[in-house]
Amino acid sequence: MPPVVEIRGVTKTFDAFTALAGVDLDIQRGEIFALLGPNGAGKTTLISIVAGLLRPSSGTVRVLGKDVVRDYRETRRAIGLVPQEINFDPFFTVEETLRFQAGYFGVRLREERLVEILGALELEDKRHTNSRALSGGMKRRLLIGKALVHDPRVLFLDEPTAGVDVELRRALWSYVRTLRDRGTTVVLTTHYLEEAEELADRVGVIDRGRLLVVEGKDALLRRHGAKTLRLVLAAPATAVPPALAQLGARLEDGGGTIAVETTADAGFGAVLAAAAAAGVAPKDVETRRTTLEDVFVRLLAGANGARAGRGEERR
Ligand SMILES: Nc1ncnc2c1ncn2[C@@H]1O[C@H](COP(=O)(O)OP(=O)(O)OP(=O)(O)O)[C@@H](O)[C@H]1O
Repeated sequence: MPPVVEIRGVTKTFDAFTALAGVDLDIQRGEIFALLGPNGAGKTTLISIVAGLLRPSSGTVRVLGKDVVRDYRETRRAIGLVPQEINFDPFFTVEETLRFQAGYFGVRLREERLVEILGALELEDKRHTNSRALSGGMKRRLLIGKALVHDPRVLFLDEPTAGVDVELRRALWSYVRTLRDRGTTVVLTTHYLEEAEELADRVGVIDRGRLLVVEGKDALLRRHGAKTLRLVLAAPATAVPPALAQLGARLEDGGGTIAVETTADAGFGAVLAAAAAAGVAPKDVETRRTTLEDVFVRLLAGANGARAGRGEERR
């Protein structure tokens, strides 16, 4: 099946500044794709281009086989976009806001669909409330509702749960999965790495307008070591003994901990043996599952290191 979103050689410059430096990416039907990156990496710019809100400086984007610039009306209809910023009229009620949005797409919002959306977003009680009288988290939920009224094939969620409390965040995650299971493709940006880890089928990491990696989440986590072993030292060390360094050990916590990643629990035996042979007597030993956040931090550190090696400055 052809990809739902095909991004080819997309660049975007704002005056002399390059926000996207050549992005190629395919997003498949029915997957949840998490686009991750530090502030200013280019996530919103990329999403805005795919949603037809911004024009690329070069390159092309197709959604369901249609060009987002040439066939704007058709591709816009296929897309639901939850922007970072609140963009509704505060004088309308929740229900009116959703109905007007449906009207904008030429769709009549059926009562059962309205009730489903209000239920999923836990806004049933607020149906007749003016949107200016909603809390910040409720406003974000209404934004998600607005993006869903026309039943889009592709849903873009730019920081969907910023400011949403933990309990409701979990409820929203479950609704996003339901949408995916019904065949909706979901592209999400988030600064909560836990959110991406929980939801994503595939992950793309973008930094300074370039994709550093695009990979299945499970494969990415496996490749970066499933577990970390941490030897908590009685007194801080200044260097890792060579035998441990060979196994990939590094110092953390200002020298107070030696940390080693391994892909299998069996790998820890060699680490403990090397530690004992080198006279390292930890006061505690911890193991921790490697998280997407660990991988993200490492990838960005690697990219920064490579740039520093080439003598480039941080922007
Ligand atoms: N209209 C604009 N004019 C000039 N520069 C812009 C414009 N829009 C975005 N940029 C710049 O492009 C870069 C990418 O911005 P973008 O909003 O895509 O980042 P982001 O990855 O979504 O960041 P965040 O995580 O902070 O939301 C930033 O340096 C930003 O300042």
